[in-house]
Amino acid sequence: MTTLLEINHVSKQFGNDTKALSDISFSVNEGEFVSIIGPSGAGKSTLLRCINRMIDASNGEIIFDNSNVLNLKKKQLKMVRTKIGMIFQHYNLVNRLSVIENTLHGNLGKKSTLAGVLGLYSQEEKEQAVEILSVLGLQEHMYKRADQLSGGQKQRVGIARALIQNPRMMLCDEPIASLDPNSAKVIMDHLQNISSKMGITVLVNLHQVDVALKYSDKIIGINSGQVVYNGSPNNITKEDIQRIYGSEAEDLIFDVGGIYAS
Ligand SMILES: Nc1ncnc2c1ncn2[C@@H]1O[C@H](COP(=O)(O)OP(=O)(O)OP(=O)(O)O)[C@@H](O)[C@H]1O
Repeated sequence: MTTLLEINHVSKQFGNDTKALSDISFSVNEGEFVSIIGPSGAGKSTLLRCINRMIDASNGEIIFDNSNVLNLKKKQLKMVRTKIGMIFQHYNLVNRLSVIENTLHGNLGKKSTLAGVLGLYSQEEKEQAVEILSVLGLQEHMYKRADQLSGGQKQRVGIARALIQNPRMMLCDEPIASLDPNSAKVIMDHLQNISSKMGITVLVNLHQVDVALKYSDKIIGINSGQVVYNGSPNNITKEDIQRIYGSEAEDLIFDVGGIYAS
């Protein structure tokens, strides 16, 4: 198996007081589906945002596809970011634009500012957008404005916008936190296909531990900015859940009881 992402001794300090991440290390293989779980404030979003440098880590190395993203200059960083798709809890779509235009926006990182501003996309890009939207079951909605969609449909547009980049990896920050259970399942099934069928690495922050255990090849458990579990969902024990979630663990164990290793 090829390692695509290596996080080595990464820390992130906000101001003088808040140490959001503390000496985080783990690696992710090509095509792997990895969930980051942990209680509120554990550092999950900060970690994800450090990977594509939406925020800068204070220390450590983040090796993506053999280069340390923390050392990249503006132009190189822009190129690396085209290989990393990002999906957000609140979708981050442009409401007044159509589904297909939002999808094509995923290619803005590869264009000159002028081509981007003028919305100049090739026939090939448009055909690819149509194909991706069809795979995601949005072919009937392509010309609707984004604000006319349900939450689940909006998140599928978020996925389409990331996929059109032809990414090596998708970073998904709480992708199902605003969705009902049925829509959440549709999104998780699509993310699973993206990893298992398309071979794209998926790294996802989740609040729902049962969902993380069901879909992931690997679980990274974080508490107070530190990795306290790194392993298969099949081997996770009640004690591991307690280490990850602290006092919140009891409710979770009740919710998903029976699927832990003994
Ligand atoms: N921009 C910021 N400035 C200062 N502190 C921050 C900033 N962003 C996050 N933090 C702090 O860093 C810590 C980790 O926050 P983070 O949002 O990464 O946690 P999380 O695990 O994603 O939480 P949640 O599940 O609630 O989204 C928290 O103590 C938070 O208050």
